Amino acid sequence: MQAKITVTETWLRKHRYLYDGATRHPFIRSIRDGNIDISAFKTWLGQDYIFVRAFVPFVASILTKAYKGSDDGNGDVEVILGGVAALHDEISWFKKEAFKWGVQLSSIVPQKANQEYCRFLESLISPEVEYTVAAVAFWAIETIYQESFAHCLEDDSKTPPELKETCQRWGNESFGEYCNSLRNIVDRQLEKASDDVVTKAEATLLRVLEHEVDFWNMSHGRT
Ligand SMILES: Cc1ncc(CN)c(N)n1
Repeated sequence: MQAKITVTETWLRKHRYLYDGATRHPFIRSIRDGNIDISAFKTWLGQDYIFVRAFVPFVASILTKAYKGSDDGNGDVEVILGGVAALHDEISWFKKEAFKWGVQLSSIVPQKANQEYCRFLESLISPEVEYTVAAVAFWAIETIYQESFAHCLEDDSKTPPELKETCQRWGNESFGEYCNSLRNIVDRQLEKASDDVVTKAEATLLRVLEHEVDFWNMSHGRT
């Protein structure tokens, strides 16, 4: 018997071009090819720290929605709680890394693409946004980083040794498994969602892809 094609699989096939634009962006390629401009890396580091701080309340809102909205026989809350815990580590890591690279986090001003992405996250926090829709954004946001940085760790990559730890943070296997758990949550929710919610969720995925590309562009100095 053939495995059923999931909704996320259908979307990834349909939007492959945009998806590859987010996961194989020139910024990521420049890390992978070993010719990254370190000032671009530092820009990304400072801006992403601000993004991650805004990401925490967004993930917390999903935790609330999972608690209220899913029957949770499937353990959604635990998976998402694991994500919140990982963000705690991530914030400490940004502080340590910023110190290492001489990036002063307290003086970073969020750039336009970052502000717009954070505003988008805030809009998804609203209780009116369905759990399924917010969870799709969450899955996509985490997975884009996982696939992007895993690409920089492939055998033929020339990633500079001093950036390997950054790539490991999101490109490692266990982060990949976590992203798969999020994808399973999303597919399970989409399976029982109304057409209206599925349509909104797909539009949200596209918005995430656009915001991620804009975020890389900003880091790469292309705004
Ligand atoms: C912009 C962006 N997108 C995704 C992630 C992964 N949490 C991140 N740290 N920053």
